Amino acid sequence: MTQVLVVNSGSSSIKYRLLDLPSGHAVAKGAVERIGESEGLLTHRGPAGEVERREPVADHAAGMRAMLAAFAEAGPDLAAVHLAAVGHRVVHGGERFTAPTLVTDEVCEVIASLSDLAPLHNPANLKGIQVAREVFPDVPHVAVFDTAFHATLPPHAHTYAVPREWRAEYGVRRYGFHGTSHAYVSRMSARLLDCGPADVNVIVLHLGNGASVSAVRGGVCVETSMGLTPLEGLVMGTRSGDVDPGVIFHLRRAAGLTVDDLDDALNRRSGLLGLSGVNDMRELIKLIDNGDEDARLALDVYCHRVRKYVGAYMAVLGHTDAVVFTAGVGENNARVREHALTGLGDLGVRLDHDRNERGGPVISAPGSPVTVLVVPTDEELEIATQALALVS
Ligand SMILES: Nc1ncnc2c1ncn2[C@@H]1O[C@H](COP(=O)(O)OP(=O)(O)O)[C@@H](O)[C@H]1O
Ligand SMILES: CC(=O)OP(=O)(O)O
Ligand SMILES: [Mg+2]
Repeated sequence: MTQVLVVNSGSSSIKYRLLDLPSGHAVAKGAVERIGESEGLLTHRGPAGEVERREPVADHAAGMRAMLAAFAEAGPDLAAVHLAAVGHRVVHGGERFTAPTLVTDEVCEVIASLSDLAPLHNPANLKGIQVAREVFPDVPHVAVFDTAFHATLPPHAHTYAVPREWRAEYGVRRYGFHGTSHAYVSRMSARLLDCGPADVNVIVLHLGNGASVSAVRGGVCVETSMGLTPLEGLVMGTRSGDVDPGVIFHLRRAAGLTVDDLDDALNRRSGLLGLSGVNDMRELIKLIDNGDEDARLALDVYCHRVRKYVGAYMAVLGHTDAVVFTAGVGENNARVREHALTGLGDLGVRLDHDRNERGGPVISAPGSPVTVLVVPTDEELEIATQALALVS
């Protein structure tokens, strides 16, 4: 029996899972959320039961200790488990990392050097790695990068039309993120279509807290909506997605905002939150149902952006077999799916209302030239699989 621990250390949470491979069975799983807030929340499910604890979790190191305490309480005893690897989600791998990588001190230094490009993510990822390496010094640690699946973007898709020295000296190019999810979901979609990955072209809509879309031709990613950082593209929970960079110059000059103010505003106070006051899609829907006009506009902007990208990526692919929804919003919110794909009938994308309400996997109408799917993502399983493949 081979077991892999996966740590997905995010900006304010640590999600983790202990997996049996190749079955994919979760022996234990849990999350430490609201790290750094006045009350943190730990939930854990193991063979000896469930743990739920509400107490402050000061930082990610404390979060990792809370995770270990939960294993001690509800099992399994990690000291008695033979871990084949610990797999870590790392968001930005830059140009250096395009495949799963064995973690060393030098690898950690490069991940740290990329923090400016993923300030919400890389520092947290690194903290998870540091603590886990201390606790499991004899187990191989593997970093699995969000950017890796997008390393195949052709130059015309990853190049920004900006001065040569920015590109040559500062690594200014498009990278793309959520690659682990796009890789897993595109592969699962091919399976649902009864094809091999090489035989289908799919558009994957990862709509979670962060959100991105990718165009995958024959298993190879050829376009994606996030860029140098996870800020470009779709409207997200707290991130603006695409805006004219002129907005930044205007606010710099007219309102005197600093670069840090602008970074904070576009990453943490924009998106659904900036439009409606809430960043969680469930809360947004409640506001809309209570007649809140700002919330309705927020949903319209969100869905309009998704629709624009679907149309654009159909043009990029030339032929599209499936449009696939995944992640928290994509998997659970029928209203967003329907709203986003409305009006695409002439492009061959025809949703079936009842199938969509039931949740899939197939939610397009019979005979729709493009199949529409709902496919749950599983970043932890994909990270575990890739980590194990590297070490064995
Ligand atoms: N049942 C649901 N109905 C509607 N939205 C949901 C549901 N479950 C989760 N979501 C939405 O999914 C989003 C979080 O997605 P998730 O993929 O978990 O994000 P992340 O991994 O980035 O934290 C939130 O906006 C949340 O409201
Ligand atoms: C890269 C990214 O946006 O990740 P998340 O959705 O977890 O914030
Ligand atoms: Mg996510």
